[in-house]
Amino acid sequence: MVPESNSSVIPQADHLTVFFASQTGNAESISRNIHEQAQERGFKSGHYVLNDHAKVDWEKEECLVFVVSTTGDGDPPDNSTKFWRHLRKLKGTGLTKAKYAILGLGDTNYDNFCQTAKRLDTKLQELGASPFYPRGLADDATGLEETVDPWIKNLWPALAHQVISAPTIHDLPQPHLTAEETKIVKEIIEHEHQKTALSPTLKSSAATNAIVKGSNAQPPSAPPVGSLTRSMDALSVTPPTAPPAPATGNTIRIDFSSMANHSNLTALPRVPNANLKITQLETTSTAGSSRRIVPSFIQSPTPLFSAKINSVQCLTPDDALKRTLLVEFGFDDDVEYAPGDSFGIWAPNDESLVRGVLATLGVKDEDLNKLVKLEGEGIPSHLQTVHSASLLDIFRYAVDLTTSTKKANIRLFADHATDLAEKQKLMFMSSKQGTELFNDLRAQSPTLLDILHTFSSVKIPVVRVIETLPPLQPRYYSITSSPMAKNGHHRWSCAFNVVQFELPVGVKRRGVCTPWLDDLSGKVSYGKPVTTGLSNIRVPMFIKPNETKFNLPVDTTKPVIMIGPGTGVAPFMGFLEHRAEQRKIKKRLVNIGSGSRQHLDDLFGEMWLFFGCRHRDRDWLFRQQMEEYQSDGVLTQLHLAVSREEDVPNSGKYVQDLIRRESKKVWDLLHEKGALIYVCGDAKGMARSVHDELVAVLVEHGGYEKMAAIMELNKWAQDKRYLRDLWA
Ligand SMILES: Cc1cc2nc3c(=O)[nH]c(=O)nc-3n(C[C@H](O)[C@H](O)[C@H](O)COP(=O)(O)O)c2cc1C
Repeated sequence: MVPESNSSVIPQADHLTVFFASQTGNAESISRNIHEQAQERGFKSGHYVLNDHAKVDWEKEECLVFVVSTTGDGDPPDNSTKFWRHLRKLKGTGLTKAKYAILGLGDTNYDNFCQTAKRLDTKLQELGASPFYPRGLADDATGLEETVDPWIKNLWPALAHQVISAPTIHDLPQPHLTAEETKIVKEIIEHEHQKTALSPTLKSSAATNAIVKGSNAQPPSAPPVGSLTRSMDALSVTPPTAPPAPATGNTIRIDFSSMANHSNLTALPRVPNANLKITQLETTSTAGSSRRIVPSFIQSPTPLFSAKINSVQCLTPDDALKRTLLVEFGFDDDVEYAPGDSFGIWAPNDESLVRGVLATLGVKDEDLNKLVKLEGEGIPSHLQTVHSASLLDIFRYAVDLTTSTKKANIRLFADHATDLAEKQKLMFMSSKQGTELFNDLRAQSPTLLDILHTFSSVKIPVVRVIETLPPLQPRYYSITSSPMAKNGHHRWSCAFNVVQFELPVGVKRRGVCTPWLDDLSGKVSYGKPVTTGLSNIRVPMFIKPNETKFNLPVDTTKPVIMIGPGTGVAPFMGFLEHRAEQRKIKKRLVNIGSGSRQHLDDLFGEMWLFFGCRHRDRDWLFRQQMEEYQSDGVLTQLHLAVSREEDVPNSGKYVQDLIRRESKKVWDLLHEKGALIYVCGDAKGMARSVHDELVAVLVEHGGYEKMAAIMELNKWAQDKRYLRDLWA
C-alpha cells in the first residue's frame, strides 16, 4: 500500500481518494457526501472503506481524505481493523508524497475523544505524509454538523490550493471551485507571497489557518466526566411544595418559502440509532421524586458535596445591563482549594420546562414519579448509570433540554411527524439544502419544548427523546475567595451574571444554573448581602479538577498581571484576598511594625489588575474591595477601563486599550521581574484582543518578530506563565 519512495512530484490536481472507517454509519455517509461533492467539482474521486485500502494504488493517489469515527473505549471501527494491522507493520517514511486531511467523529462524553482520528494523524506523519488541512474533530455530543459542515466547506479551497502546481491564480483547477472559493484561494496565495520571509513550515501553516479561520474545526472542550462520585444518599432537601405549571413552549419563526425551490434533498443525516430500552420498575419514588439532593445516577469528576447558601448579594443596580450576584456557600466539613480554582454546580433543568416537555410527550402525571431503568447496548455513558430513577429526575438532571439541536435530531423528529407538511419542513431543515433555515432555527436557541410546540404533529416516544438529547452538564464558576481568610475552609464565594435575555423575536431565554440559583435565593435586590430565608437551600457541587493551574505562583515574590473585565475578575478577587492574608501573616511573623510597608512590599511581587466595566456606578464590581486593596498596598496597580462613559480620567474603553497604554511598563514587569499573566473572561472578543496586545508588547519592546512573539507566548502558556481561564 505505501510506496517506499521519496519523490517530490506534485500530487495530481484532479485526483482525490476518500476513505472512511465507521461503526454505525455516520462517517460513511459524511465521507460519501465529500466524495459526491468532489465529483460534482470535477475531481476524479474514489470512495473506500479503510479495510479496502489495498484497492487503491497509494503511489498514484496522493491526495487523501479520511473520515473516521471512534467506537468502544477509544477503538477504531470494525471496518478498519485490517487497515490498522497493516499500518502497524509499516516503518520508515515511505509516505512523503501523500497529502492528507482527517475528519474525526467522536463524542466528548467518552474518555478517548476522537482517538482514531488522532492516532491516524500521528501515524501518517510518522510515515512521512503531511496534512494539507487542519484536522477536524466533530463532537456527537453537541452535533456533528457544527464541525463537519464548515470543515467540508473549507476543504475545497484548501484542496485546490494544495494541488496546484504553480502558485498563480491562473493555474488553479478552476472548475473545482466556486467563485467565492477561488477568491479565498487567491487571498491565501497573495498572503503567502507577502510572507516570503517566513520559513516553509510557517508558510503552509499560515495558509491552512487562514483557510479554516472561523470554522470551528475543534470541538469545545468538555468537562471531564469519569469516575463515579460517592452517593448523595445522606443529603436531603425540602421537596418543593407545589410543582410549577408545565411550560407550553414558544413558536419558532422560520420562513419556509424558499423550500419550494428544492425538489432534491441531499446529505440527510442518519437517524440516530434506537438502542435504549426503558423498563418500568415495581417501586414508585416518594416525595415528588427523591429526597436526595441529586439523583444517584449523576456522575461527577470529583466527589460531590452539598453546600448551604450563607449569603447572596446583588452587585448591580436595576439599570445595569446585567444582573450580577455574589453568592457565598457554606460547608459543614473542611474543603480543600486554592484561589483560582473553580467548582461545578449540578443544577436541574427548569422545573416548568421539564414538566412541559413530559406533558407534551404524553407522560401522564401519575407516571412522572414511577421508577424506571435505562439499558441497552452502546447507549451514551450518562444514561448507563440510570438504574432506578423517575422520568422527572431523568428530565431534570440527565438530559439537556436547552442547548442547540442537531440536524440528526430534526431528521428524527421528521420521522415522527404525523402531518405531511411538518414532516417535509423538518426533513428540509435537516438536509444540505435546508441549512440556512436550520441555522435560522438554531439562532432562536429553541428548547426541546419549543420544537415540539412548533411542530406539534411530532409524536415521538419518550425513550427516543432521552437517547438523543445531549447530557446535561454541570456549570463551572471561579472561586472569588481565599481559604486563608477567616473560616475560609468552610466557605467560598462566586460571582456570576444571571443568564437571561430576550431574542429579537420577543422570546425570553434563560440559562440553566444562574437563574435557578437566583430563583432559589429569592431574587434579592441590589444592596447589602442577604442572609435570611436561605436555610433550606442545598446546592450540589464539586471541585473542578484543576488542569490549567490557574493559581497564584508558589514564589510569592513573582509579580502577577491579572486581566479580567466583568465577572472575569472573580478569581482575582480570590488572589487579592489570599495575598492580603499572606501579607498579614508575614507582618505578624517578622514583626513589621506600622510604617514599614515598603519592607512588606519588598517581600511580595507586584499585583496589577486590568478590570473593565460599562459604567462605574452600575457594574464596577467589587469597587470598594479593589480600592481598599489598593490603599493597603496589596493591589499595586489598578487599571480601569470604562466602555460606555465618555471622558473618564486615566481610562480607556477596554482592558486591551489599557495594556497598550501601559505596554512599556508591562514589558518591564515581564522581562525584568518574570511576571506571570492571567486572563479570565470571554474567550472570543476579550481574550483574543488581549492576546494580540500582548503580542504587540513583545514586538514593540522586546524586539521580537510577530511570529516569534506568538511562539514565545505559546511557550509561556506551556510553562504556565501565561494562564487563561476563558468561557465562550
Ligand atoms: C458504543 C459506542 C462507543 C463510542 N466510543 C467512543 C469513544 O471512545 N470516543 C469517542 O470520541 N467517541 C465514541 N463514540 C461516539 C462515536 O464516535 C460517534 O457517535 C460517531 O458519530 C459515530 O460515527 P460512526 O457512525 O461513523 O461510527 C462511541 C459511540 C458508541 C455508540
